Amino acid sequence: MSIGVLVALGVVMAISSENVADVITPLSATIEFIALLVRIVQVVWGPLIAIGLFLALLALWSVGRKQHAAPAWALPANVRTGEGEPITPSIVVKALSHLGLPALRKAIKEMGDGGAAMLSPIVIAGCGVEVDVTLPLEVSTIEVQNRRRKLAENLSRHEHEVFITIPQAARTVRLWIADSGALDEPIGPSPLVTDETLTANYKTGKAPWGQDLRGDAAELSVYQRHLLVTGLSNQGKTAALRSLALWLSLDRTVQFWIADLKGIGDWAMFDGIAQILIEGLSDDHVIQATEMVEDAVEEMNRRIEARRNDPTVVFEPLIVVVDEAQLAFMCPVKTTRITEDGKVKEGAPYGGSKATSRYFMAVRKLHNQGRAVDVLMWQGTQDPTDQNLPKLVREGAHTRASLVLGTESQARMALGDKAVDGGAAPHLLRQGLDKGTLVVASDGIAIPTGQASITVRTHFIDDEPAAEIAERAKALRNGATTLRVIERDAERDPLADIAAVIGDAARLRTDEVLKRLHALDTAVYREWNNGRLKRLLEEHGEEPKKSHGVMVVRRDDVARALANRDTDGSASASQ
Ligand SMILES: Nc1ncnc2c1ncn2[C@@H]1O[C@H](COP(=O)(O)OP(=O)(O)OP(=O)(O)O)[C@@H](O)[C@H]1O
Repeated sequence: MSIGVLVALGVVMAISSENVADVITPLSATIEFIALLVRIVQVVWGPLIAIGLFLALLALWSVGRKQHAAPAWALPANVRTGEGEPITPSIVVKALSHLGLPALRKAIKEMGDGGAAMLSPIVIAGCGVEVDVTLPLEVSTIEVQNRRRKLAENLSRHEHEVFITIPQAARTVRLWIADSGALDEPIGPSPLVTDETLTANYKTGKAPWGQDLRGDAAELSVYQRHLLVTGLSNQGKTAALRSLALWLSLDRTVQFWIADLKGIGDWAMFDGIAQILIEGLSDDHVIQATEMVEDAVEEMNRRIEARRNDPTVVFEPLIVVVDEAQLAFMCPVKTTRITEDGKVKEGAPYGGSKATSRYFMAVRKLHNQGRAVDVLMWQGTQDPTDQNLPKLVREGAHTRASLVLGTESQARMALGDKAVDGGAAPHLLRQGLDKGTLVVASDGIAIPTGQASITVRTHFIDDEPAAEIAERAKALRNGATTLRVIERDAERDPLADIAAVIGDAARLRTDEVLKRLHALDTAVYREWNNGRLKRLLEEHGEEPKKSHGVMVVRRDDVARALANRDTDGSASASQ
């Protein structure tokens, strides 16, 4: 059409100028004009592209400057979601007002200073910051605590990086906010590993267990405190318990009786430190562990009696460790005895939580009275329930520590209601990622005023360094003979030995009998006590008697027992 129009225009021009050549004049002028445009574009194109790019970059820079953010793809992985922003008062107030608590939001809005008065100064605390928030009247601390995840998200943190505790001041929550990713960095090795000269003191010392979240050393006093460490499987329970025992083994006065009911060698390095080391998960091992705890009860009673006679007497601390104690509580085996007419009768169960349950009752007795005479129960147990960790037992421990757990109700079992109500939340730790991180409720560790618990990231001491520490302990102790329960008494005849130590005396006090037995063969009689002595005599139809208010063993009784045994030809079951 255009060409048609141009040619028609040319015809008109040709007629008017009477020159035929003018027919194509408009057409050729148009072609020349287009050629000129193409030439102009050809010349300008290069510089135009360069300037365009520059302008585009300038525009992006201006957008970034205004929004304080780069496009997500341009950020390093750990800050891509806006994580890791420094915590400022305005960020905290904004996070609080967007918690989904209308009352809080309204109160903040009405505050003259935009909510800043609610906050204490933000202080650096280890690998994070800490700030106290005084809540307005309308809001309770528990409401804020229940919104931990939302608060963490509002602060651009993961849930596990924000801790909400309740300090002493009324209506106040204390926020500890980790530097982004800082909690995933490992903490350094234990001083037990790095300082070969380190020793321990049961009474005045503190075990270097790990670090609190502020990065300060977390040290635990174990003096006269029963201990319970619990958590899900494979999260570092044995390691946490063992590192305390390793430290304490560097106090040569401390005795250890250890039952490791997993039995894969986690406690093997205590061979030569512990007087008793039971390793294995069969019912037989549980039975031995139960008897060990019962013996500890006898030892405790002996000490209480001795203390009664002489209030100034001091005892060597005895730490009774049962790792994987849930196996003892869950053991279905019952004591059996053979009646006179040869029938097998079932007696008290080893496991369970009834008044007849042997392990349970023995632990309770230690919990009730062991502290003052330094017979202490340390238990490690897994995945607590009411069945595998009865209420009375968990509440008998003075120091309660928990690794990650599945639910809040388990957290309450592990640490008690008071600690959980005060913000202890082992159920919010991350399984696998927070191995070795314990929430601890104890008066043996420095806990910030007003808080009921503290989170401790423990130093991990692997098997090899643990063995080295144990070697140091052995050197300090000049080697102790460890009795594996199975081998106990293998070579001796205790009844004959008792007769021998009584000698010509008509009667001898039981503690004197024990002392002489001990002198006779320390390795065998080291952990004999009144209970053990009594059981032996009872097996032969005799018993210690009371004479002038003290328990004695009578020469005639032992002689009769020996005579009966020899005429029956029935060796004692305990031999
Ligand atoms: N403090 C720690 N820091 C880092 N990793 C740890 C720590 N403690 C333990 N671990 C890791 O967790 C693993 C399991 O530890 P441990 O055997 O103590 O767990 P557990 O809870 O006793 O397991 P179980 O289920 O057998 O009772 C260790 O091999 C180690 O790799």
